[in-house]
Amino acid sequence: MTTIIQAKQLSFSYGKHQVLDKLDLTIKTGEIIGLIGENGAGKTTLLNLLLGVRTADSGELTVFDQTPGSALAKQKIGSMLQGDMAIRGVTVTELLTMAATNYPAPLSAATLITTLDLTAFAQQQLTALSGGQLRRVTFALALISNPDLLFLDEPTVGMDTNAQQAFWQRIQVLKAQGKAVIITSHYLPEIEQVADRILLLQDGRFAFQGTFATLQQRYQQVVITFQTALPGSTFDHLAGVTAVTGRHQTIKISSEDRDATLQALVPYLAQLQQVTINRESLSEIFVQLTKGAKA
Ligand SMILES: Nc1ncnc2c1ncn2[C@@H]1O[C@H](COP(=O)(O)OP(=O)(O)OP(=O)(O)O)[C@@H](O)[C@H]1O
Repeated sequence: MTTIIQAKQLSFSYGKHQVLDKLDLTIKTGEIIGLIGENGAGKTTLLNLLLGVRTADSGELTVFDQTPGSALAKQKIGSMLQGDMAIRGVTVTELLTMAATNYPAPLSAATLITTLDLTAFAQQQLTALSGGQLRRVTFALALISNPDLLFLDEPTVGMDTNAQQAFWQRIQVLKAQGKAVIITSHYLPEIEQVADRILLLQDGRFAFQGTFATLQQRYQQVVITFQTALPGSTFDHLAGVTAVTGRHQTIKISSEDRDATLQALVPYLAQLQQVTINRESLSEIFVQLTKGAKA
């Protein structure tokens, strides 16, 4: 795998507000990176530095061994950022055909329209598209240059379930072709599913960089769920328990010591049904990590 992005000690501030603080980052071909963090954590700012839209205050950053924003780097990057498509008064086909002329080895508009299932609205004006359709066209636009690196900022917002599934399948195809993809999303179940590596941005730093499996191992919490007629308060003080939530007789216990909590539940076993034990999801870990930082 070849290194595509290399950042060392990268810092950036808007005036006195420091957003990124000495970040180190390496991204290689074929990697799908999930970039996560709370609102305002600096995800879009980092993408803007990688695109060369903004310049770091200090540190080193290369993208395809180039300064970000160089002509070569631009050719090799496709991006799908947030915000409205600025171009009006053209159809989907016209837009993609025009965009293709900007690049030396683009994909054809017709191929993308077929592959991404845009045929039904390919002859419509952009202004006549729904939000989800427009998002799918934006994805096609990100791919038209046949880029080696993709930045996708909240890509699936507004897409229906079928479009989302097709989108993630396409991402796997791109990965298999050796492309690298950086995705930001607040919908963490999809990041958990697709990302080879997760970067959690918090207070200007990466609070975590690694696989979801590593994050789960490091974060030893488990969730024990069961049905019972007993009140939730019965379980508040059991060994290892960090949180008890429950509704309609379904109780959910978070535990930082699975064995101790299971042992403590033994006296109640006859009154518990449908017991399941799971490691925490990325969403649950995210909430605890970000809450912990503020405590
Ligand atoms: N042009 C700007 N001028 C001043 N401050 C800005 C500017 N753009 C962003 N910020 C601030 O920088 C911080 C990081 O913003 P950024 O948009 O990178 O966050 P984000 O992680 O992408 O957030 P979200 O998840 O809400 O999209 C925020 O506190 C934001 O208010």
